[in-house]
Order: sequence, then C-alpha cells, then structure tokens
Amino acid sequence: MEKRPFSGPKKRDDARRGKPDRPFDKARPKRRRDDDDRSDDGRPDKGEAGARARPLSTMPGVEARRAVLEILDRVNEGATLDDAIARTRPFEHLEGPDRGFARLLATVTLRRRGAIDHLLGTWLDRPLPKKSARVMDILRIAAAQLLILETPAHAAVATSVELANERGETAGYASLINAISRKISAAGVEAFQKIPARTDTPSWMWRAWERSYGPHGAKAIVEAHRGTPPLDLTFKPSENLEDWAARLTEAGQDAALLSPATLRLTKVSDVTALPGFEDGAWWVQDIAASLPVRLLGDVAGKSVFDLCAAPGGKTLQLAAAGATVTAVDKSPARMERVSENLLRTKLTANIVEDDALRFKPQEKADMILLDAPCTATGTIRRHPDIPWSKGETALTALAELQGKMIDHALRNLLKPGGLLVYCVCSLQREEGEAQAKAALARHENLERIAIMADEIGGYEKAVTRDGDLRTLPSMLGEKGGMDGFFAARFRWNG
Ligand SMILES: C[S@@+](CC[C@H](N)C(=O)[O-])C[C@H]1O[C@@H](n2cnc3c(N)ncnc32)[C@H](O)[C@@H]1O
Repeated sequence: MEKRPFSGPKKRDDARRGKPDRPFDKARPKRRRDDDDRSDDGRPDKGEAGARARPLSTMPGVEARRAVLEILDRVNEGATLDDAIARTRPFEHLEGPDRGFARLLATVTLRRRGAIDHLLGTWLDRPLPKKSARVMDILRIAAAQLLILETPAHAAVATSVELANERGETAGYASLINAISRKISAAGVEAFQKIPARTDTPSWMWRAWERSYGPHGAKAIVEAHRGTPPLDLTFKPSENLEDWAARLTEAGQDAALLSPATLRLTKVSDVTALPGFEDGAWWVQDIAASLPVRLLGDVAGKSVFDLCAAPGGKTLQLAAAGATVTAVDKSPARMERVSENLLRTKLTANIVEDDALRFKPQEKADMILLDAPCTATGTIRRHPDIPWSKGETALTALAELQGKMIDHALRNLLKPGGLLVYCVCSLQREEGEAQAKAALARHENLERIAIMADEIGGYEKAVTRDGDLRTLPSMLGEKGGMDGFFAARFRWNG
C-alpha cells in the first residue's frame, strides 16, 4: 500500500466553515439541491455561497490538494497526467515533500478512480451533475487519502472541506463532502478492499482484454495496474552493470539486474539525482520498451529510421549500438527531449521534425523501427489517466493511422531486403496482432520474420504462436511487472 506520512492541518476544535471536526452524526449532509436548482454555471442559485468570492485558504496542506484538484481538472479536459502536472502553476510552487505528496495523490486518485467512484456511489443518492465535476474530484482526493495513502482522517477531511469552501461552485457541497469523507474514514477501507480490480478499468477496455487474453488474463492485467511500477534503466553497451548495481546500491537504491542491459530500481524519488544521470550512462526505459530494438539484431553501421521517435528511448538504444539513426517525430516539444537526451548521453542521431507520413528522405534505410502512436494501454501503470482519457473512438482513428504509417514505411522508406520492426505500447489487438496480420495481407512482398525467445532473454511467454512479441503488465510479476507491448518483425522483399 502506498503511504506517505503527512501531517496536514492539526485537529481543530474551532467552528470553522464546514465544521469538519464535528461528530459525524451532527454532520449529516444537508439535502442536496436537485440539478434543476442550479444555474447554468454550476453555482447554487440560492444562498450566498455561490456569489461570495473567498480568499484562498492558508490551512497547512490545502495548497498541495489545490494543486491536485487543478491537475485532475486538466486531466478531465483531456490532458495527460504528465502534461497536467507540467502545466499546473500551483504544483510548480510546491516544495519538496508537498510536491511529492501532490504527485502521488494525483496518481493514486486516477489509478483507483473506478473503485473510488464505485464506493462514493454507495453514499451518493444519485450521481453528481456533470457540472459538479470539481465536487466529485474533491471527494475522490479525500477518498484516495483515506483509503490508499492512509492520511490522518482529520487532515484529509478538513482540507477537503476547506477546498470546497474556497469556490462558490463547490461551497454549497461542503457539508456533503464533510459527511461522505467521514463515512469513508469510518467504514470505507474494508468496503474498498472488496471492490474487484476490474472496477478501475472502463468496461470497453475490460471487454477487449477479456476477448484477447481470457478472463484470467484480463484479471491479471487489471491487478497489475494497481501497483506502483518500478523504474528500469537501460545502460549503454559499454557500461558494466554489476559496477553500476553496486554504485546504485551504495546510493541507497535496490538495483536488480533484469537483463544484460537493464537494472531495475523500486524506490526512486528523483531520477536526476541518481548516479550516472549526469554522465549519461543510462536512460529510463521499461524492460518491455527495450525489446523492439533488440529485434533488429546487429544494427552497427546500418542506417535506421526511428519513426515516431520522441522522447527517444529507442533512438538512444539504436545510437548506442552503433546505428546511423534518423529520428523522426512530428512533435517539436517532444523532439526537444530527444535532443536533450542525446546531449546528456553523448550519443548522436539525425533529428527530423516531420510527420512520418510526409517524411521523404533522399535515401531509403536498411532498417526501420516504427513505434507508432497508439492508445498506450500497455503503460497504464505509469499513466493512470489513460483509462479515463482514451476511448474506443481514439482506438479506431489510431489503428487507421498505424496502417498508413506501415504502408508509407514499406513503400517509400525501406530498402528492398530491409527489416521493419513495428511496435506499439498497447494491449489492444487492433493496434498489434491485427495490424501485423493486415499488413501481411496488404503487401505480398512482406514476410514475417518470427521472433525467437532467446532474442528477448529467453522469455518464451512473450512470443506469440505467430512469432510476434506480446508482453503484458502481468508478466514478470514476481519482479514488478513490465509494460504491455506488441512488436512484429518483417522483411520487405519489395
Ligand atoms: C509511442 S510514442 C514514441 C516513443 C518513442 N519511440 C520512444 O521510444 O521514446 C509515439 C510518438 O509518435 C509521435 N507521432 C504521432 N503522430 C505522428 C506522426 N504523424 N508523425 C510523426 N510522429 C508522430 C508522437 O509525437 C510521439 O512522440
């Protein structure tokens, strides 16, 4: 269970707004107004709460929760958790432990959002209206503190009520938030633990995984999503991993050798402070994400197009193995990160900021790695916003784009006899197995080159009957799991 001691506000006996420390029986929610009682902007029509502009609370601990609320707001609007954190001013202003707490609280709130909503639903006599999304988010972060982070109840409840009272649109719900938070604190943990893990997954995703991996497979995936993922470092081939394991252990880490090029750590709070970061000896990359490049075999001296390259984990891997890499990505901001990573690791690659579908080089490549944009459902452990931000519509559009990218790579970018590795960090068959099958059906000059288990460290379970790579978050479970990836290798005889 993820815990962080957090002092928050001291227990109070005063009679502040919302009176969070009143005995529970006196804090029954006032009858909620019906949706119809609310004006279009979501503020209560009656009473002074809607109109009053309030100064921001200075109660200890509220600032961090306010930042979390803003982060969740942005995620609701479609931002990824990482982008939301990067663009949230109140988060930037937080210091040290408060910053860590806010990041953790936002992460676990999203990771367990389905189960939290389920539990909250048992105490709400009807769902809150859509326009009260902020009230729901205050309840969610209160629940995450009480049920997952084991924040002292008085701190979780008081800060939530304080947050509600800061804004007109939520102040009318302060008593409800107070009462429900207290119920969670009194009786929630046991009920929460009984909620099945699949509740944290939208039903369309669950059904798709059940069809693809069977009920047991799907259950194992959603259970793997509950945990905190480890951090894997990929090292340059020139580095001695035993020495690095010793250095990292000396620095207080628990470095375990996972493959000849990967060390796994489980208690990192600041990646940039780890030994070897400044020297550029390694970069962060999940073990599963490091496998597709290995499928290209010996890349030394070969020209390789890394299509959809940013932030550059695979570019670095290719460059470190001696390939002449051209990294192509359409996002200038993400390409900036590729350049920074190359600089830090003292590796080189040609950088091309372009749409992969428009990219027309003077010369074709010996090999192509196409790490196509996808729903990224294989990385939910690291990006818990994905279940709530990616729908089936996105899946259809992405699958179409992936097919076009494969066709463009084969027809216009790859030398005859060249290798294409197509990969996605997705658990959806439409983006993986079905893409490989469809590409073979569309191109008679395309040949699948089956993957052998010994190319991926002998991990037989990750090789499909067709000879493709399929990893799941539930694999390598005893060592902390791995991201879900699909990869297929082809020779282009065009
Ligand atoms: C899965 S990420 C790539 C991860 C990267 N290969 C790595 O290992 O670090 C997908 C990337 O595709 C890029 N992308 C999306 N659509 C694109 C397009 N039409 N052309 C080029 N890049 C695109 C995104 O900007 C994103 O950086």
